Amino acid sequence: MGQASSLIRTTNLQRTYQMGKNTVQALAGVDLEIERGTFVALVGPSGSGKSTLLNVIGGLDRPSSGEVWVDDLELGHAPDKKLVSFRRDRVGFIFQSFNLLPTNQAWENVALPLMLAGRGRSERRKRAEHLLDQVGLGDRADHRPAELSGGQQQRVAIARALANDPVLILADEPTGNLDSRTGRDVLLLMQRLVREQQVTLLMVTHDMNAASYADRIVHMRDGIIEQIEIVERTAEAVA
Ligand SMILES: Nc1ncnc2c1ncn2[C@@H]1O[C@H](COP(=O)(O)OP(=O)(O)OP(=O)(O)O)[C@@H](O)[C@H]1O
Repeated sequence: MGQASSLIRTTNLQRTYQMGKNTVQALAGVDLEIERGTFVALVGPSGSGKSTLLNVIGGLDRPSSGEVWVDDLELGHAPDKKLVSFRRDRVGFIFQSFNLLPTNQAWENVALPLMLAGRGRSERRKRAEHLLDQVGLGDRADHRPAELSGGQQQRVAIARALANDPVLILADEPTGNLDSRTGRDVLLLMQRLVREQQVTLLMVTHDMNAASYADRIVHMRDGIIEQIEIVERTAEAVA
């Protein structure tokens, strides 16, 4: 595949942390290429560098050396202002603990990125309702997070992550706080959104069953990529 089709490209990506006299090498030379419109799971033992890689790709942390390209932007050397607008305009984030604002209604939570982008209230409400519809919560727009189940809250968070029409969604253990059935529904929803909207989704997980919903499973160990598994799916499983 040529460069145009890959959304993410890292070359010899390194991230070291200085802990007193010790240097921790969280990323020890990661070469990764991810095509647009793919669902990628990042797995590996605790401390293998998964969150660090997610943070660097999301523009939340900078590499110590090497390059990280997302779309047409090299994040390692981009000015801070560019990183801020990159995160706001091009990336959606999904967290293990949902991170919804408790006093805001579902639609207001979904519309938050639109508010930060300066959109008017009626446009925000309309788009938020459309997104809630897409995640199966069209009838819950006025509910507050405490009035929703865990799975519903995570679906609100997914709708929020989609609000600015991002090229990339980063999810850190998105099913970690859900029971297995609810987690499965959330994974199927993410799978469908990737397929329908050609968004690229990068998900960190400890759970190999959750990882099996992805198109690619990237295995990390000691700060490097050990293996990339291509998940074969039968036609029925996709339908
Ligand atoms: N801010 C930091 N300061 C110092 N060391 C750090 C920092 N962040 C991460 N590390 C170290 O970098 C290594 C990789 O951490 P990282 O959080 O990326 O691993 P992980 O694979 O996401 O682990 P887990 O599955 O437990 O969340 C670990 O050894 C960790 O202790």
